[in-house]
Amino acid sequence: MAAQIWGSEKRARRRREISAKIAQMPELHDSKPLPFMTREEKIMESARKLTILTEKMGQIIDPTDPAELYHLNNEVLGLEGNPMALHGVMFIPALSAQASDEQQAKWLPRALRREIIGTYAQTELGHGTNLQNLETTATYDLATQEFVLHTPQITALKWWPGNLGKSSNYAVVVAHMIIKAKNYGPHPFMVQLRDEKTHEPLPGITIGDIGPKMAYNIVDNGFLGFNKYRIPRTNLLMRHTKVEADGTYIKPPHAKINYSAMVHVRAYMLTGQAIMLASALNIATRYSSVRRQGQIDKSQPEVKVLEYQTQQHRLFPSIARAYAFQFAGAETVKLYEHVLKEMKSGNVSLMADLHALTSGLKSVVTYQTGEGIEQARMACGGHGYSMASYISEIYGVAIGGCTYEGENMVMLLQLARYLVKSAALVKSGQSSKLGPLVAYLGVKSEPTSLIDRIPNSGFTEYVKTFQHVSKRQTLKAADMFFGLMEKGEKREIAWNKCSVELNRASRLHTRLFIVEAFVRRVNEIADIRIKEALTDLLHLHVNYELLDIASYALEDGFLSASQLDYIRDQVYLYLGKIRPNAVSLLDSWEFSDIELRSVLGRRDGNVYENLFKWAKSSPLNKTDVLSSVTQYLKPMMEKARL
Ligand SMILES: CC/C=C\C/C=C\C/C=C\C/C=C\C/C=C\C/C=C\C=C\C(=O)SCCNC(=O)CCNC(=O)[C@H](O)C(C)(C)COP(=O)(O)OP(=O)(O)OC[C@H]1O[C@@H](n2cnc3c(N)ncnc32)[C@H](O)[C@@H]1OP(=O)(O)O
Ligand SMILES: Cc1cc2nc3c(=O)[nH]c(=O)nc-3n(C[C@H](O)[C@H](O)[C@H](O)COP(=O)(O)OP(=O)(O)OC[C@H]3O[C@@H](n4cnc5c(N)ncnc54)[C@H](O)[C@@H]3O)c2cc1C
Repeated sequence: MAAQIWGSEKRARRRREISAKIAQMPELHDSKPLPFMTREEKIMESARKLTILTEKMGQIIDPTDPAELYHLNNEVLGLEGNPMALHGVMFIPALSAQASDEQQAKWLPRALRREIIGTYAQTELGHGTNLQNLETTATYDLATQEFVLHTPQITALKWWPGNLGKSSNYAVVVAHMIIKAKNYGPHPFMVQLRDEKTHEPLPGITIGDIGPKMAYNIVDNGFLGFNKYRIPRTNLLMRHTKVEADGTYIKPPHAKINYSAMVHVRAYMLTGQAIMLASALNIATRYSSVRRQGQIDKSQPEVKVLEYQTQQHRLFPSIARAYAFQFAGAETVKLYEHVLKEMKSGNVSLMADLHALTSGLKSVVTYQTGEGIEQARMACGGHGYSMASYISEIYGVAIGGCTYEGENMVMLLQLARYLVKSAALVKSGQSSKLGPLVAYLGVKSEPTSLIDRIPNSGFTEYVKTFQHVSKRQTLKAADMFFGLMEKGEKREIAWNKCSVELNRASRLHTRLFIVEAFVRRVNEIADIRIKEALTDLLHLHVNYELLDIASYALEDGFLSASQLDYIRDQVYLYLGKIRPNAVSLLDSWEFSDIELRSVLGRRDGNVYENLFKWAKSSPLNKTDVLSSVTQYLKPMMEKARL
């Protein structure tokens, strides 16, 4: 199963080897539990481990393999971030995709050797979503052949970029490029922010940390202002766009090609989210198989809480989602790598498809991951609320994904643009022009679902039902939009009036893709035992998801009330079937205790001993009487007694 999750036997074995090596290297372990550290201590601890890793990485992993790097990162540095999180996730990808060969030769080796630390500075205090209204300017000075970066007002301060505040000395900065008074829109520039020797901010740069956040606090998300700060012309990233010395602008082959670093993260973050969901579920499911509370049969002893159907219903559909996201994420990364290769050689024809797909997936996966993690926390009762479970930290980090790399509603609306265009093709009889991801929009569906009528139909009838509801909602939302425009409404106004319905279409389309990715994967599996276990999970997935969106299929009678009962019964049937495999389905992800950082979810299952030991190690328990008591509470009580 681990091979299925991580992509191959070799990958699963390498993960085990890496975890085993790290277990033998105490210098790479947290020196005390992270929840007992202040933010400053955590940042210091993370930097300590990061520098040891830089020295010893080659002994542990193949540093050129992103999957090994990611695993090493999760084990040693953890999900709260590190001083170079953005360096790997966005700075290097941005340089790789957007810098010319010559620029790459100059900067990439230095970045890879970690001579310099970089980030991606795009979002501003006043604007994150609407990139056309960013306010930072890069004005070309023909006389000196330099760009002058400037922050015209407070809302133009860069705000949020990870590791910008304190760690990075370079950044890819996105600014509106102005040449001879003409604004060419947002473009990426390589900018040095700090002196390489002293790490002091360079003159003309105002920079700092934006303060503590809901989670992810090891990362110094920062602010940045420029006061007429000059950089050479050749610091504009010039793989796709060029500016000649005389100010001549050579436009890129696709208007949005400069957005590729965002698409990179959207594609890669899906498996990151799956890992966070599976981690939280691993903790909750292990705990649920240890925790005994109440009886189902009063004549019997107390049961493990995992025996309760409500507990299973709370956890198991999310286990299925974690697998589904991992499989859909792996497919998306493959597609991304393919499109990136094509883009580098000038073929940009697949960019729109990839943008639509990653926009939808990023939104649905992050939202459902958040839901699943929060349910996992609640499934642990009181102990879930303790930082000993670590689930609240996992939640805080994962839920950030709903916002970063494009706010979810906004990204769903991006996919909706693509769906509406596809609907227009269907309506004008041009279905043959539909791309493979939306080809189903042009296929006539049966009048009713055959879900409970064709025994052994595999998952075909389910997929058809998801296709039906997605198609119907897309065409309905598109009709609503076109209808408003026909009535004379301006395009943007009509769009806004339909946007809730449009986003519903985007979610249904994306959920269909996730189901299909799961089906594709299960169909490929040769090992009969693995196939059987994953088929059960897939049964739960399709039935649970369909029930969740059933109103769309009931509206037009595609599903009947009796079919809904059938689907519901299937959910209960598969909850029971999955119960014996539940812990194994999560243990198969092979998270080490070091990586999980959860006292509640350790592999040994000694929940109560571990919790008591952890509580005793709390800094508050170093003394029996705290100074807050001697200084304030004791005098107050004494005064009251007088
Ligand atoms: C095995 C594993 C190995 C490694 C793992 C590695 C990494 C793990 C990954 C993640 C790690 C986990 C945690 C990371 C932790 C923290 C976060 C880190 C970083 C966060 C960074 C950021 O947040 S950076 C800032 C991100 N900002 C945004 O996303 C802004 C969102 N806004 C936009 O993208 C745009 O403004 C917009 C798309 C909403 C609109 O753009 P605009 O220019 O205004 O365009 P429109 O007029 O609306 O549209 C015009 C047409 O252009 C099309 N379009 C838009 N974008 C694209 C695109 N990217 N590609 C192709 N086409 C695009 C759009 O659809 C329109 O098309 P039409 O045909 O309809 O006209
Ligand atoms: C943990 C974290 C890490 C980050 N890291 C980075 C980084 O490294 N680099 C970087 O540059 N940025 C980073 N960001 C910033 C992030 O990319 C933005 O916050 C994000 O893109 C959302 O933009 P915003 O904050 O402007 O939200 P807003 O756009 O102001 O969103 C507020 C509300 O308005 C709605 N809304 C906005 N526009 C529309 C629209 N057109 N239609 C409908 N509804 C709309 C949204 O749906 C949302 O409900 C990070 C953010 C976080 C939380």
